Amino acid sequence: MVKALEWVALPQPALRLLDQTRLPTQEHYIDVTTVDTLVRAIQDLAVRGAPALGGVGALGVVVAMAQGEREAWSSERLAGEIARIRNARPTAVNLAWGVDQVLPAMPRGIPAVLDAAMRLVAEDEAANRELSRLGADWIIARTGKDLVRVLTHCNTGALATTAWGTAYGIIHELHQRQRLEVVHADETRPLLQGSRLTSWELTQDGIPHVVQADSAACSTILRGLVDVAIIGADRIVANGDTANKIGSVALALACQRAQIPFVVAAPSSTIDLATTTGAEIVIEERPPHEVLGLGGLQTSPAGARAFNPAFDVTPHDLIDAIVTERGIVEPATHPDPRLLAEIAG
Ligand SMILES: CSC[C@@H](O)[C@@H](O)C(=O)COP(=O)(O)O
Repeated sequence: MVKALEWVALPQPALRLLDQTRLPTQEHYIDVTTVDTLVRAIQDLAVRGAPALGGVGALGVVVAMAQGEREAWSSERLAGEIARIRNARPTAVNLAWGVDQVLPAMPRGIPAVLDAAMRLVAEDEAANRELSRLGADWIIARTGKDLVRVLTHCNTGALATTAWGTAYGIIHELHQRQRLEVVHADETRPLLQGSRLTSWELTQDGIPHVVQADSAACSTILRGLVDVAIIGADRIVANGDTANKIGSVALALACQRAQIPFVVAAPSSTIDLATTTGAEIVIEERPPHEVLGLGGLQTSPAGARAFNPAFDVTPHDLIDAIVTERGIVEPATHPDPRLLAEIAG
């Protein structure tokens, strides 16, 4: 299975990232040894996807500590550099969560922080595999289909996590159980995480799929061409409102109209109980050129302005199931925030 991130000891201790901006045409790796390189990699989406950002946040603290040791930083400088990593992207809660998880180990030095970060990475894979089993069981029971046709958005596979995937993990699990017919993968404008990354992973895993324009997705749902939509999440707040890649809420509305389930899959690390409702989630706005052009070519007229929110918020009453490794809540039918709090622990 492809690895979006790993800690390598040689040729020098580094956080090795698979540069997702170059996929699927090139498999190029970036060995990160400085905070500047890491922040740039996060902001350019060389590494992306909420659970992967959790791993990067945790291992990023090791990168900062090692650089601080080499360059004799003061403790204030080190804290400031760790804060830059923590705040490199605002919407996925996992980035800040990953940093915060390993901070208590800092007084024990780099080996202890590395150890805590590696544990977090291993736990993310285990969580993804468990939520995939639970999600596949739920979807098979709810749809009653022998062979399920799935629509998905953005990329939620091994590339977006530390391993296996979330929404993609459920798709993979259905495929392994021989209960999957086909996947409709949204291309996911403007950065094409669906057509570049999800289609690449589906191809590698031998999973039957078609790539469709984002603007085809609602019609695909209303025409009855899929049985379920499954997406990942960047932040699930206390009432169940969920931020995910721009375009997600349109799918939820179409699923409600078509009366098919809309499923959110995420490890419990994506739950943010400190935020009450989706209205409080900070939505990242990305640079205009991503919308005004394609593949490096400007497609809009000179002087055109852009609106480029990277995420949207799906209200909880449109979500049939939030699937985590600790269990499933059904906000559309049981909108009780205590259920999510129980899962978050
Ligand atoms: C398992 S990944 C879940 C989400 O992080 C994913 O759907 C998504 O929106 C990723 O956005 P990205 O901007 O590519 O980081």
